[in-house]
Amino acid sequence: MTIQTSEKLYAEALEHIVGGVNSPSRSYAAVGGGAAVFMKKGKGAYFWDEDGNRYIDYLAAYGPIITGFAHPHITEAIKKQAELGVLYGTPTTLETDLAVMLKKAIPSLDKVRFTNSGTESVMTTVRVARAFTGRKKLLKFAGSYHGHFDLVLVAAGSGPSTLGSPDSAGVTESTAQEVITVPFNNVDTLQHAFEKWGADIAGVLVEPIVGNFGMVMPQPGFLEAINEIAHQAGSVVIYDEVITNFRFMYGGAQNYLGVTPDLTAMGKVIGGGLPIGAYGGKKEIMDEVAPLGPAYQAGTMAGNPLSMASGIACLEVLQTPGIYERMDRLGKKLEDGMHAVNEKYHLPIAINRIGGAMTLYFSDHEITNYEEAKATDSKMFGRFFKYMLEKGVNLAPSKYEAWFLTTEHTEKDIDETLEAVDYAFSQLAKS
Ligand SMILES: Cc1ncc(COP(=O)(O)O)c(C=O)c1O
Ligand SMILES: N[C@H](C=O)CCC(=O)O
Repeated sequence: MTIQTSEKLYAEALEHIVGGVNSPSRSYAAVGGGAAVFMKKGKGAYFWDEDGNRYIDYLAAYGPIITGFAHPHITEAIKKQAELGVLYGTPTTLETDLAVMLKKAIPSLDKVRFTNSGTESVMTTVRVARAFTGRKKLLKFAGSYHGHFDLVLVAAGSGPSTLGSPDSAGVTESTAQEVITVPFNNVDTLQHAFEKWGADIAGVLVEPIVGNFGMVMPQPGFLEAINEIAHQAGSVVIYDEVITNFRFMYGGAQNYLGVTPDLTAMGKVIGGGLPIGAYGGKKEIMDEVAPLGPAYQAGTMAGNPLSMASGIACLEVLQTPGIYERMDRLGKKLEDGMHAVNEKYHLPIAINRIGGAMTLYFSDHEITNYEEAKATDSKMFGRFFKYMLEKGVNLAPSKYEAWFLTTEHTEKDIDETLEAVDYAFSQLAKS
């Protein structure tokens, strides 16, 4: 496989775009460097690069593309809406329709608001929690990623950790002091933090199933303990479901796990691949938001008709019976297949999988928190990534990101992926 055109295009992009990419996670800095592959078109579970190479894709654009590329139902909805105008700056029925769909699927949402990104959604939930409680501090978990606003770029996973800057430059000391960071899956530390700062904590922000130091499940009772401890102290519990909404079932991780937050931030899948974010929750808290209340949040593009139409179409596809069971079955085939391949090579691997989302870590330990994820073998992952790419399988260029199956992956794709894994593992086992 040659990627000469990508190399040329990447060199050109470097001249004009910072780092050649519009989101740092897309660079190959953490996987040995080199030109990021330029994609030209996608269909179903595949995309093709500018040199004409075909890849089986598990990046799914970092999560939104759960129905595969250019899904006919979503494409049709986008085309139809584009012909009617892409932005009006007035309410539309599409916004109410999508809000109703979200509310029906996720019962903790009394009211919702649309934004343009997951970042905006999470940022606003924190503001609203502060407005509701009259408190300042936010408690979050080490290695989780909640977007790129200042308050959460402290001990941030995903891209910031991948590129070695979990505490971003440019975040002021006073902002960083408003954040308390504790390890995921550790009730004692959470309890201690509340004993010390409980009266100042406006909210606890948590990915109910982590997706940003790989996929990590909460241990039994952990989310329940968060609710109990936070509510006892009068703090708001905020779930960041930007990755997890509609990922494992038609609903959120909160439905999947049977736990209920006060506020939820959403994004990715609910826009069917177009820019979107949303947040919602208990009526008495959401009524803090302008124009009803004093907490301001706005957006010229918020609730834009194209994203709404695309999101509605995506959720319609996800209502197809058996669709999540199929992703789970294929995910299991991939997980089991990797372990079976590794019986030949005995590499230190650990796989965390929930339904169609999984992470392969190079580690001989189970991964339950950020420190453990950080300690996994980055160099080995970097080499694995490149071998897989060489064999036509595209993953995120970071050991902290998830692999996402889509509704379009097939048994044959999994078999082909496992052949690539066999090749990659055989190379890794040589040195
Ligand atoms: C859990 C989580 N929250 C928030 C965000 C930010 O979303 P966006 O990139 O749409 O701003 C992301 C991903 O980027 C995420 O994974
Ligand atoms: N893991 C991040 C979000 O889920 C990756 C998105 C990005 O940084 O571009």
